[in-house]
Amino acid sequence: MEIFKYMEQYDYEQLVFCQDKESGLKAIIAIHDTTLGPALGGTRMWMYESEDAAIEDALRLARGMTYKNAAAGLNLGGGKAVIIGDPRKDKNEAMFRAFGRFIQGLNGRYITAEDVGTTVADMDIIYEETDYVTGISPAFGSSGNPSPVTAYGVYRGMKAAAKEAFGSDSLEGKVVAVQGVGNVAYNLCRHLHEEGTKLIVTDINKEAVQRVVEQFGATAVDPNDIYGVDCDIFAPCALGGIINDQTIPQLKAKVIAGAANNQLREARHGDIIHEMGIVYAPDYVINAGGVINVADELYGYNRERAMKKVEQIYNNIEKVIEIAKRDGIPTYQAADRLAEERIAKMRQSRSQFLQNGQHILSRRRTR
Ligand SMILES: NC(=O)c1ccc[n+]([C@@H]2O[C@H](COP(=O)([O-])OP(=O)(O)OC[C@H]3O[C@@H](n4cnc5c(N)ncnc54)[C@H](O)[C@@H]3O)[C@@H](O)[C@H]2O)c1
Ligand SMILES: CC(C)C[C@H](N)C(=O)O
Repeated sequence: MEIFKYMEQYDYEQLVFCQDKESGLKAIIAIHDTTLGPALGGTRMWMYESEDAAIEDALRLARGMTYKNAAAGLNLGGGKAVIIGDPRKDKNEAMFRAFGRFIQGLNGRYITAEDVGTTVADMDIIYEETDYVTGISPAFGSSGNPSPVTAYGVYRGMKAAAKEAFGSDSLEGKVVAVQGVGNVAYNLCRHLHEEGTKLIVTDINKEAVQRVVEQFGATAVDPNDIYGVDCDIFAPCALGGIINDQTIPQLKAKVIAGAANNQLREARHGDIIHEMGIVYAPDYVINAGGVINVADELYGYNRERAMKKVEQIYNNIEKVIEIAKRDGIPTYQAADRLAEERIAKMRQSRSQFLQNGQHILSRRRTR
C-alpha cells in the first residue's frame, strides 16, 4: 500500500503505529482532519487479514468520523483507532493500559471511545492512563454504553425520513424491516414497538431474534429474506455494504434508515436508490447519536443535554433532504456537502482568526 499517496488523496493528517511487545498490542491510530477540533472516534478491535487491511480500515473509518462529527454539528474532527486481534481471546489489561499511554502521547489530538470489539470496561482501563477517552462508566460520571443513545437517534432520524416519504412522521402502523437486532437495533425496536410499529426482524443470532419476537411481537424471517419483505422502511443495523446490486432489486421499502455504518457498497448505489424514489437517511447522519452522547463527556456529562442534541438528528436528516432537493442530488451526496461546507467555513474562519493576531500576541507574551 502506498500510504502517503492514499493519505494525500483524502488529505489525512497523521497515522500512528503503536506496538507493545509485552501485552501484544498492535494498534493504529488514524487522524483524518482536526479543523473542527480534536479527532474523536472509537477503537475497533478486529482480526484483520493483513496489516494493510488494518491500515485501510483505520483510515477509512477515521475519514468517516470527520464527516459524522461535522454533520452532527460537533466541534470535533475525525479519527479512529484499530487494535489488531481477536476481541474474544486477545484482550488483556496491560494491552489497554499501553494503548492508553499511546493516546496520552498524542496530547489530545485524538480522543477514543467504543467501537466494534471494544466495551465500556476497555475504556475504563484506558482511562487509567489518559483523559482522552470517552464512553467510560457512569460510575466515573460518564455516559457509558453509547448503543441505546445511537438507537434513539436512529429512531428520530427514521421519523424525519418517514415524513418526507409518507407525509407524516408517525410510525404507528408502519412496517419496519430490521436487519440485525444487536445492541443498537434491540433498543430501536423498543422505541418502534412503543409507537405501534409492526416489526419484521432478522439476525444470524437466534437468541437476539427470539428476544425481540417475545418482547415486541416482531415477526422473524431468514437473514436472506429481509431485503424483499413487504415493508415501508428498511432498517439496516448489522453490516456495511448491504445496499448493492444484489439487494436493491429486492427492496420494497420507500425509506432506508438504519444504524449500520457504510451501508452503500459503492457511491453509485446511492444514485440508484435515489432514482428509484427511495428516501435514504445517510448512515453517518442518522447513526451519530453514540458519538454525540460520548462527546458530551468533554463538557462534563449531562444526559439531558446530550439527549437534546441527539433529538436534533431529526432536524439534521431534514436538512440533508432539503439540500438534496435544493441541489438536485441524492441524499448521500447532500450529507457530504453539509459536512464539507461546515469544515470549509471553519477552516477559513480559523485561518482568519490566526492572521488577526492570536499567535502573534501569544509570541509577544513569551518574550
Ligand atoms: N453501537 C453504536 O453506538 C453504534 C454507533 C454507530 C454505528 N453503529 C453501527 O451499527 C451497527 C450495529 O451496531 P451494534 O452495536 O448494534 O452491533 P452488534 O454487534 O451488537 O449488532 C449487530 C447484529 O447484527 C447481527 N448480524 C451480523 N451479520 C448479520 C447478517 N448477515 N444478517 C443479519 N444479522 C447479522 C449480529 O448477530 C448482531 O446481533 C454496526 O454496523 C455498527 O458499526 C453502532
Ligand atoms: C465514538 C463512538 C461512540 C462512535 C461509534 N463507534 C460510531 O461509529 O459512530
